[in-house]
Amino acid sequence: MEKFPVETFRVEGRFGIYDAGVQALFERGVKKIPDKYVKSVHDRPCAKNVVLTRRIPVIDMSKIYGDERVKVIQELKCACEDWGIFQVINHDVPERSMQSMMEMAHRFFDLPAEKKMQYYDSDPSSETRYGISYNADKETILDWRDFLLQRCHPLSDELISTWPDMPSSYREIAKNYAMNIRILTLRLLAMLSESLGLYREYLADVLKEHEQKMLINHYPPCPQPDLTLGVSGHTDPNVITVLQQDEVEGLQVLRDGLWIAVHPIRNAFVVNMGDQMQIITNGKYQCAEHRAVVNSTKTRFSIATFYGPSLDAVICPAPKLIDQDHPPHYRQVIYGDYLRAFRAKGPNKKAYLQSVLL
Ligand SMILES: O=C(O)CCC(=O)C(=O)O
Ligand SMILES: [Fe+2]
Repeated sequence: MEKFPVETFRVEGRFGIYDAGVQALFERGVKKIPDKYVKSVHDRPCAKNVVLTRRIPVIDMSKIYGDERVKVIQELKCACEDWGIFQVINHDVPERSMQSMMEMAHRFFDLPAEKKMQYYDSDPSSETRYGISYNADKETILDWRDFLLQRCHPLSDELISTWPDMPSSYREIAKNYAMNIRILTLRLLAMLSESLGLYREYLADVLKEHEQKMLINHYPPCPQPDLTLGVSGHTDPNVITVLQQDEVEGLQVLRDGLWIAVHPIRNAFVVNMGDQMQIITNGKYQCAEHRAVVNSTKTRFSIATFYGPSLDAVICPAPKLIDQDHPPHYRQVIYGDYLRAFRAKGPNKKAYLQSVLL
């Protein structure tokens, strides 16, 4: 028996019952994780299925301006066809902005539980929320993380007023970071369009008004990391995700039945293709299934930016990529409908893309 059963650590928050979450478990020094964090044997991070020696592709974005432009676009194309995930270096997002955002992430999660609780919300459709599980009301087995989610585009003062204001500089730094990531993402979308033989604004155009969300993932040390996961295997439902990870290992991508560890590169971003990219490219670019493992000694943070269509955008395979030899593999979807169904699926969400296959 744990000294403090988790069930006793439940408090009524602004948006419902706030459950202890993993940070409280870590701070209480639990030696055995509660059953609700224990994954089924099949889902556990079995070391023999993990590859530490391979590297995902690295794209040097500074080369896009010079003689090597064609070569870089070709490298990008290969990375998307073979992996669906790569790292970018020399991306022009100021190092200062990356560091300040990471510092804000640490300072927010260092706040006392009562302060963070002001933002607690278990509804997965809420735009700004602090949570302990993607869909706490539906999931029976939870991930070993807590998180802070916020929409960042379209940006307005009204939206910013819903973001945390603790620490006091949080909103200013988050706004600046979100704008920097948006610039990088728009450059990536243009390069990706070009790599597909589409006009450069194609991907930006099909996303209509665009939607950008930032998710700060916080993974405290876990006393039994072999029994659980920080984030279970999934694909992201959006178009592309731009992820800043700290120096602690944890992210893994599935390839040919094995989990390849994505080793952090200082100041790089990890970019992965999401479900909508697979639909738009008619399966030419595969979305990458990924997960995050935890460890017993170090806290890990990652800051994911999910970039995708506005909810009313209609997503379908690009007509230019369809011909007699390449019939459409996916039906047309309204992104808002896709997201609603994806969320409703709860723990089996990774299979959702299958349901729009023709
Ligand atoms: O923390 C990570 O490295 C991955 C997080 C992730 O996949 C997500 O938030 O969708
Ligand atoms: Fe993800």
